[in-house]
Amino acid sequence: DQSTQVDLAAYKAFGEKAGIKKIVDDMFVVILKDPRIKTFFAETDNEYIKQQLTDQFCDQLNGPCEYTGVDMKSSHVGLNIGRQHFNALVEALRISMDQNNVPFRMQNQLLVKLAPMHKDIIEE
Ligand code: HEM
Repeated sequence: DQSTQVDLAAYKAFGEKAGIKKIVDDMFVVILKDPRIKTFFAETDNEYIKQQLTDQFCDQLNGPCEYTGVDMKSSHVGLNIGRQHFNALVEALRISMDQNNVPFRMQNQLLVKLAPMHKDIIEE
């Protein structure tokens, strides 16, 4: 029954778990060069954050992963993240997905799942 099958097209287009990990790594290279947001990640455990993001993205793309990190509200409360910061991070993700040849349509499958999180992440 096709209706009960999970759509793994996007997960595969990202290169499965290893591809997602690389996309998150490359996204962080862009983030750490972006003067709008790099200071947020100056004193954080970025290896841990990257690991959590990899699991989270894999989970959202229906991959065989389970996100076990902190919920988005608790992990960002008090950081004073504004819309401009959120947009900058999404831009970094887009750049990384482009660099890793994820087709635009597949990029959007992840971005539609991230977009609603702004309610829990943006405080200003
Ligand atoms: C859709 C957008 C975002 C997603 C999916 C996301 C996801 C995550 C995840 C999974 C964690 C780790 C949670 C844990 O501790 O288990 C985290 C932590 C963090 N995020 Fe985000 N995030 C987003 C946007 C942002 C933005 C825009 C900023 C700032 C520019 C930001 C700054 C941080 C910081 C500084 C931490 C570490 C907090 C700490 O060390 O306690 N995040 N994020």
